[in-house]
Amino acid sequence: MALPVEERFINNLTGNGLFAKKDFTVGEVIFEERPLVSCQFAWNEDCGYKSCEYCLRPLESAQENARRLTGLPDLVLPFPEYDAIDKSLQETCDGCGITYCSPSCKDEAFRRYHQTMCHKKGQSHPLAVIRASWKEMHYPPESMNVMILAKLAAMFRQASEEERSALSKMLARFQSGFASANESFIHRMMGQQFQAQLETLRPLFAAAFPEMIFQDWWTRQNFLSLFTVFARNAQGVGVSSFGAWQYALRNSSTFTEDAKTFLDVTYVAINEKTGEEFIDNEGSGLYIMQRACNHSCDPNTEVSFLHNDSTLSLIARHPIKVGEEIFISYLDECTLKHSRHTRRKILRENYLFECQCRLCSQQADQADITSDEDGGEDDDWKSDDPMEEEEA
Ligand SMILES: C[S@@+](CC[C@H](N)C(=O)[O-])C[C@H]1O[C@@H](n2cnc3c(N)ncnc32)[C@H](O)[C@@H]1O
Repeated sequence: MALPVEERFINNLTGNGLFAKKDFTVGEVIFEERPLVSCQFAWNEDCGYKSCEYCLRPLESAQENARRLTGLPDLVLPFPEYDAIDKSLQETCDGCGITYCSPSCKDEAFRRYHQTMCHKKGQSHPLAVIRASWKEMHYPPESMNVMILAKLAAMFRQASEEERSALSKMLARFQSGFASANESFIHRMMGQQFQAQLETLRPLFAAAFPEMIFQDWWTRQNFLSLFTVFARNAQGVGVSSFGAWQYALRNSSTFTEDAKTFLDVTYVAINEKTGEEFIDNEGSGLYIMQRACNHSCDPNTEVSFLHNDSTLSLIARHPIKVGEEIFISYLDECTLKHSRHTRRKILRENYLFECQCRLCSQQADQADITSDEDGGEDDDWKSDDPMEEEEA
């Protein structure tokens, strides 16, 4: 089936972008795609958020999820028919006990990477060492899990010659436009602490994947480049069995005043017990089509996980005309409401670029340099962007 979008070169500053090949109405699904690779965040997993190791679908029933989040062990969710989690399909790996939401996820994971990654918790294994080391250096809120790189390497090890060449080509697409960026620029963007962390992880990866096929992966420059792939392209994934249950309920004819009151009370209990952080099962993934979408602080689309797994759905949030560029936001809804200065600072620090979007251009004369959301702190990073110099 022909794709309703196409990737095109824009300019040397922004690189490529994704463009609509037809009109889209608000709420329309523009495309859906599975990730090349995805992984649950390490702290999220260790805090008891159970996800299918392959597709990230939650493994808890909506009721179990709500009981854990509220801390109410006897909570009974009404309308169990809206709970989409089918526990009868779940299977565990005989080797390590990791759980999958279905036999097909288990088989696919084993075929693609799990043969390499399978080890029992607590067992001394090179990948367990990497994970533990990562957890020590990367606390919530998490934006990545280094095990996604381990998964990628495991996929590369288990792939046939032909699959390996296809994988290398796909990786090159994630690296395009950045391969030529000079190392000092990347280091400056990533900060001192991150460089030290990379140098801790690099020999651990080299020990875990010592074969000749990886000889180029673990050089200082290439390891940095691999990390840059994740920094630039990783898409956050958030799924929840309670969230999917309440969404189905809200959109049903049974969503009465009583059901609304029940949800309100349950959310108050969740906020009291769990707080705002970590309500969802969280992770990140690399997506080949989504990776071509540039950021806008006023995006015309949004990423959603309608299937409650790592399948990404891109949804129009404004009407889009054929030929228009498709933008997503790399920032969450809350951060989008912040000042231009704050948004750009976050994009610079986390995604390594100076935002050139239309909203930032329109707000170029905004005077808010250190707004409240910045905590009143000015970073010592010096911008190369003339628009930013005007602000200072
Ligand atoms: C996920 S990639 C998007 C596709 C990319 N333009 C390409 O050619 O591969 C993210 C990178 O695109 C560029 N980019 C995305 N949004 C941008 C924006 N609003 N302003 C400037 N550059 C942007 C930055 O280089 C960023 O690191």
